[in-house]
Amino acid sequence: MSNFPEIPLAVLLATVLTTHFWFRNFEPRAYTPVVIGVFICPVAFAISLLYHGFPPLFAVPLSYCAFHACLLTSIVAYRLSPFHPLANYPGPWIARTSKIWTFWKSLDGKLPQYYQRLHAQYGSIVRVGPNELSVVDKDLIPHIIGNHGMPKGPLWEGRRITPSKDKGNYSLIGQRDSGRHAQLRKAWNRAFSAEPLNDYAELLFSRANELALSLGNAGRDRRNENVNIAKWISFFSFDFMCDLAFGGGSNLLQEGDKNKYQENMEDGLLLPALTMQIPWLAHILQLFPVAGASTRALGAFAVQRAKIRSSQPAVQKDLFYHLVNNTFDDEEASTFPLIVSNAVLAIIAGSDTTASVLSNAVYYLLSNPTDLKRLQDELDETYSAFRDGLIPIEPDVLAKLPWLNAIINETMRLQPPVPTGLQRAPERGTGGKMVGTHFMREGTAIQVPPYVLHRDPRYFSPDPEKFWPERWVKDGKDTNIVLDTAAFIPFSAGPANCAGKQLAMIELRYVISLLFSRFNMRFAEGWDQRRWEENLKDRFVMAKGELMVDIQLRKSG
Ligand code: HEM
Repeated sequence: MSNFPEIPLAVLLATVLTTHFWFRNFEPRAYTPVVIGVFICPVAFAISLLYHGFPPLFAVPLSYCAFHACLLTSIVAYRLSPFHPLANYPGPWIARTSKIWTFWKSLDGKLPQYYQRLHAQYGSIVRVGPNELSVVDKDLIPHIIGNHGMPKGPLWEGRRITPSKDKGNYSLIGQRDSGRHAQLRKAWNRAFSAEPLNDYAELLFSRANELALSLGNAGRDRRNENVNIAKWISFFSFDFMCDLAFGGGSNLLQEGDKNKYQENMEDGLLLPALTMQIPWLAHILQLFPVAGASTRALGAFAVQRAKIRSSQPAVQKDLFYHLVNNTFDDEEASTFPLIVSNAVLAIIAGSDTTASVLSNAVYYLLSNPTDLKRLQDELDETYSAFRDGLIPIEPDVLAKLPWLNAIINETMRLQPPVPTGLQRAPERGTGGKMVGTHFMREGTAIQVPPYVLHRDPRYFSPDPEKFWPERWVKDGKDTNIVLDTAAFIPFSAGPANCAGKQLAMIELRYVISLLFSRFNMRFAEGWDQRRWEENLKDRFVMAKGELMVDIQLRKSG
């Protein structure tokens, strides 16, 4: 064996390059290529070694080790090389090698802050993965997520941990085919038009008032002087979304989370938030029933509720009623899985997002007492007759209150509930797409992180990092203030923007008005308020910690 035989080396090189060519620019997404790549390709090298007289105990391990070492080197070298299509975009070299890097960086939930640092260092377009760019340029937004944009990106495949019987065919939010997405979206748009919104407002009125009563009781209970208001808000938003989706079925505000529904939903956030960075990992996890146990538990609850709901006539016109009556224009579709899938979507998409804005608004208002006083003055002026009662639900009146809306906008500017997850990719089979002057070939993913965009001094100044609602009321009246609403995208934009935006705005305005017209709050004594922002974690939507407040009914004026 003075000379290592040339033929086995040639076989090794050929199999490595062929495998790499196959995987080129793509993280593998299905089982077959992984099995072939990992287990079958090295066999050719092993056979050629055996043929040249190498003993099996040497040839087999060597072929596997050599094959994988060479394949890895080849992939990394290509991704770092000037021949890669994204070679000219700046970014940390390690992120170019594999998405394992952003997987790692997202473990602590502080990916938005990491992306912000990257953009500060590298500019508006940063390569954050071998085949992924992060963009914070408002002129490119319409070409990425807007009306001239692209369908959803590969992260949605990575978020599906539990194998879905319908192969995700009914899921609106994870639908990557733009034609199918548009078809599903029609029913959602009709289910959130003016008339259904009035029906939902009635559901909101009774749940929000239950929240106010629960907080009043908790505040009066001297044994329990301080209240974790974030928990109560999460209970409320979960109950309300169940009312919306199934006409009821959850009573966390009265009974607490004894069945762990809300806890399961929170726990279920972590895994998909990690696997969405590496979609092929989700494919592997789908093989293990224990993975995604929390998500399955929520799914089981949804199926049970949908069964009950579909066997009963509608007491109130909920989302279920409107979706069934609008149908999905799909004769093939069977109603039941479609309803389950969309009801779960409403609960997941609608409860954590609004809870996060509501809790953040409470946090920012308690941190800025002058802004809080101004809000209470505005509310007192509008609802003097209801000073310590339950204010009526009048969406049109609340939509016109400048300070209330400034508070909500400023909260969502600093803490968008979906801080980094807006990802798109060129439609499959098209070869690629022009994004402004940039050609994005198929296989490239592009994301627009609202957290970074909303804190960009080119679009929001002065003090883009500061909670300063004034910027929204002075906009247009003071030339020193930059406020570019084209860069304000808490609800995303374009054909796949938030389907529940109108309802969310009605909910945010009403609940904030109700809470602050009825209660005086301050941070609980001795509670370190810095903990709130520290505990906010990007899990696609925001995961939250405790928000401890001392809460008292306001005295009649
Ligand atoms: C403050 C509250 C909310 C915020 C900030 C918010 C934000 C978002 C964002 C950023 C997206 C992602 C769109 C994309 O991928 O580009 C989204 C999607 C979605 N949201 Fe919301 N959301 C909120 C509340 C709600 C509510 C209350 C509902 C319904 C009950 C809802 C239903 C949906 C649905 C169905 C989608 C998928 C839309 C599609 O793919 O076409 N959201 N939301």
